Amino acid sequence: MFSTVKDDMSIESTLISKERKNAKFPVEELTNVWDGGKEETELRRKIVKLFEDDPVLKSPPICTMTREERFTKATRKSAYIYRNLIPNNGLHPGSREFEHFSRAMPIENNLLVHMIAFIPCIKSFGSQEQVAKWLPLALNLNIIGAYAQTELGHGSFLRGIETEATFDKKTQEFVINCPKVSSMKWWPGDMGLNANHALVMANLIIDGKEYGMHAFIVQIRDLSTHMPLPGVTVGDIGSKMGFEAIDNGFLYMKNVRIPRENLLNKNSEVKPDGTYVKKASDRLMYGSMVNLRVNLPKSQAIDVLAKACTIAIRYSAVRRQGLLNPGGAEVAVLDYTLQQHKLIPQLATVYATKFAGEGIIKKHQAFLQNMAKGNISDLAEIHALSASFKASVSEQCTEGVEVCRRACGGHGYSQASGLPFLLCKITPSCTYEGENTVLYLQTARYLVKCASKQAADLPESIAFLVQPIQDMKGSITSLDNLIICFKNSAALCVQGVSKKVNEMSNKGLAMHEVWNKSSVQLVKSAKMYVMQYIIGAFVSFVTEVKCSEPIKEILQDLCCLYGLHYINTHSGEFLKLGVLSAHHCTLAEETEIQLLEKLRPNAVGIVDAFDFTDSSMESCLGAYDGNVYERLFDMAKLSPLNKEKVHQESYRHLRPFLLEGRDILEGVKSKN
Ligand SMILES: CCCCCCC/C=C/C(=O)SCCNC(=O)CCNC(=O)[C@H](O)C(C)(C)COP(=O)(O)OP(=O)(O)OC[C@H]1O[C@@H](n2cnc3c(N)ncnc32)[C@H](O)[C@@H]1OP(=O)(O)O
Ligand SMILES: Cc1cc2nc3c(=O)[nH]c(=O)nc-3n(C[C@H](O)[C@H](O)[C@H](O)COP(=O)(O)OP(=O)(O)OC[C@H]3O[C@@H](n4cnc5c(N)ncnc54)[C@H](O)[C@@H]3O)c2cc1C
Repeated sequence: MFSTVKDDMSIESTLISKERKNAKFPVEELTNVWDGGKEETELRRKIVKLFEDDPVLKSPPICTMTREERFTKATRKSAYIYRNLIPNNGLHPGSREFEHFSRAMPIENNLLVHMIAFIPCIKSFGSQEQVAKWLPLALNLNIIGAYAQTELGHGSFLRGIETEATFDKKTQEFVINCPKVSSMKWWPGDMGLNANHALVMANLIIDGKEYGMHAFIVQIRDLSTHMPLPGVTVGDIGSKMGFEAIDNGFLYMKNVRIPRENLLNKNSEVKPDGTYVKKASDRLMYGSMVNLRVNLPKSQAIDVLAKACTIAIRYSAVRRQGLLNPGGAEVAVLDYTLQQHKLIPQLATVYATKFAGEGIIKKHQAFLQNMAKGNISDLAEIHALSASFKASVSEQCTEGVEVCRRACGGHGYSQASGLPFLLCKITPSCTYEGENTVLYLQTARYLVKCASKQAADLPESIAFLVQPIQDMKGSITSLDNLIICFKNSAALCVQGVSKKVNEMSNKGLAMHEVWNKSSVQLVKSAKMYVMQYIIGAFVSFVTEVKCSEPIKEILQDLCCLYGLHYINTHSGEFLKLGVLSAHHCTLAEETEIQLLEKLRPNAVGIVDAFDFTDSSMESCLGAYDGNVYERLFDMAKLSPLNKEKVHQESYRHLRPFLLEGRDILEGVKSKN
């Protein structure tokens, strides 16, 4: 319907090729560092190719589909992936190949909560027999489960959850009830339409006594008809800001009966006579959330920011707007220092959070190994670290994606840029798996407790909080000094707020009031604590990684930039704490600007090194060839609104006025 408009060789393609020629480092080697080795890169590419070449997984661009189409296609693809593609290619969970799974997945898929929450919960909360019964069924999609914890009335405050599981000794069943509208489960992914089971978090009640939140497997739909079972009201909660392919659901249960064996009973059990047996700490009930807070940031936030950076930096390298040199040619917007100041620190964030996150995953794995031997002494530390890490990463990456989107000017607002999709995907990561403020407060609670202890009684990673403040020797811009600066700031923040808490409580103020009045500083302490962890982990990585000099230099520059950018955007905090002087801050700002200039020629190479395929980004601005304008035009042509040359509705509603206009104009014409 539309004629083709094409340039023989677009200037934009030429510009991006030049950028690549100017890069001062081997891009492929940086990709290997990012992936964790050459073999990992090869393996990832193999898996990604397997998925991308599969005709069943092809679908039209998201921005041309309705919600219904997006849900339908995502379900069809996910069913195929989990039942055919994965088992047929030996990509079993736990295998090395499976690690690259999230990068290979189509841009929209579902059944993810089934895989990342329902299945892990069976493993962590189920006894051996329960795991043996439920796990194979879940892995084969014979049962599909949601993680049903949040209710209409309560998400953060889990002690406030209202759904009840009352033990009926006579029938040896639990009776599940949502006593009020506010008790209805609300939000769980995959639950509205696809799931036939749910892992329901409910208050256990035996003989009128409440035992708190426990995990129950509840069947919600019939396995042959997929109809909701008696007593179950289930459906999709409606359109959201993003995740439109996913059926986040509501679930109202009235006298739904499940067998006694459906209480997942690794940590606590109800005997046939109603005796309650506690086998492990109540806190392990929260273990599923720690698991997700440790493992989700990579795929749901860090990779998302990496994609946004790829789009915004490639586009900024080909988008020419205005003059730097009066009388010269128009420049790429990436040549403006201010554009570099928006985008290059986001690259630093991607690297910092990725490598810090790998450290947390290792710590968590060590914790799980100890837990298997009955030792959960590190639980409080891993909870505090993972809570603030999830909060900080989701916050930094969400802010970063919005910066990238706005840095693309008007085109960043177009769905065709791929950026609104990424923003809507990442923004709920600040809410799900624990709302960020609530998580920072959890970390602060732990830190304040630690502040009253001796260094010898604290975990090694926390002891600095109560040790003497360290002196910085030399320039603030050295990596060692950045660590000292952030550690000192975290220690002073925690000590400061602990003092405030103690003083207020010594004056007789009730603890809950003390806590509320100190909460602004408590959150600041948790943020500074996790920042010192991230910087420390990034510096360790950069120091230890084996790579060529040019790559090392880029990583060191990104690491320094990450610390300095944070200092420069929060300089008031560092000055207030007395950790930095005005002179330090001036130097930090100047050094940041120098680093931007130094990294600028490598910016396109650095995003190329993330190695996202064009189809994994669905972005007209971020495609490898830089051919942005032709792609934008081609995408516009696909808009469903352009199917007909004349849209019938616009014709119908506007025609009377147009006819009036025609008569007036023709009257004017004939008068003239
Ligand atoms: C394509 C799809 C991708 C996206 C998928 C998205 C999937 C999303 C899933 C979800 O969102 S699932 C729902 C997630 N919900 C939450 O995370 C709820 C957040 N709330 C909580 O974690 C807790 O209720 C709370 C905020 C910690 C409660 O605070 P409260 O002060 O009431 O604590 P208590 O319950 O009394 O706990 C006391 C004690 O326990 C310690 N603790 C709390 N959480 C944990 C934990 N996770 N692990 C270990 N320990 C924990 C807490 O620090 C207290 O310790 P003490 O200070 O008493 O020693
Ligand atoms: C896309 C998406 C997917 C989800 N998937 C699932 C799922 O699969 N399963 C599931 O069970 N849930 C799921 N959820 C729900 C999610 O876990 C909750 O929304 C989340 O835990 C936050 O709880 P809330 O909505 O009750 O927020 P609230 O706690 O009501 O937060 C509202 C405001 O109150 C503030 N606030 C709350 N408590 C405090 C406090 N103590 N001190 C200071 N401020 C406070 C918060 O900071 C926030 O500003 C999902 C949510 C989304 C958006």
